[in-house]
Amino acid sequence: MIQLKNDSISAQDTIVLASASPRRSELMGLAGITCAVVPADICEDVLPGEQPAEHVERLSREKAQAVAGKVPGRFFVGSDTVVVLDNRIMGKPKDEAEAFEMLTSLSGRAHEVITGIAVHDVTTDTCISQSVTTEVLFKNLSDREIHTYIATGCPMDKAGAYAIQGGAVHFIRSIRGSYTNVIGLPMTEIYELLQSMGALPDGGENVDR
Ligand SMILES: Cc1cn([C@H]2C[C@H](O)[C@@H](COP(=O)(O)OP(=O)(O)OP(=O)(O)O)O2)c(=O)[nH]c1=O
Repeated sequence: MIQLKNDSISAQDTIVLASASPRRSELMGLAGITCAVVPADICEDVLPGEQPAEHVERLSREKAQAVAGKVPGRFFVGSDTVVVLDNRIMGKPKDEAEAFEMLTSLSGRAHEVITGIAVHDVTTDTCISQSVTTEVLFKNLSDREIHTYIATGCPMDKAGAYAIQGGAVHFIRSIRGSYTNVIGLPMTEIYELLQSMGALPDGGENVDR
């Protein structure tokens, strides 16, 4: 569980996070970004021939736009996370058997976690999106470890059937890239995107040290 700090940054105009993910709203709170939270209900199927980065960017835009204009607010944030192994896109497992199959295939191997982020500004009717990739290396997992983890119920609402911030923390040998990207929202990139669109105050000149 991520502890929220109470040092929120005031947004210039209201930000709405179009998400049902408790992790995403916790990360926004951790970064001090005040936002309303409204889930977006969209179809998350992969289109024929769609590449993983294209897929998560499209879904993040669709999530932002599904909520935009329906509730008060100016900047609507959407996001989508998938796990990619050998060009196979893994979303959330549909049942325990699929969770077992996903975790078995991730065992002992490196994979990518790709998150799409989009911000839709209803005032200017512009939507900017991007994707961020993190490489994750799993240790070898025994069948028993996988069954024990699945029995916790934790894998079922997570892409690739695991949570780096939860019971799978000891499965991870190394990561390269953004940690918050794996949990569902790359915070450096979302913060910069919101700043570039005028949704958050500019931080001033960056200093090379
Ligand atoms: C790989 C990984 C994924 N996840 C989560 C992030 C996302 O919540 C989820 C992927 O599903 P998503 O469809 O991206 O998100 P969601 O359905 O939970 O929420 P919403 O669409 O309403 O925003 O997997 C973790 O929490 N930890 C991890 O280590």
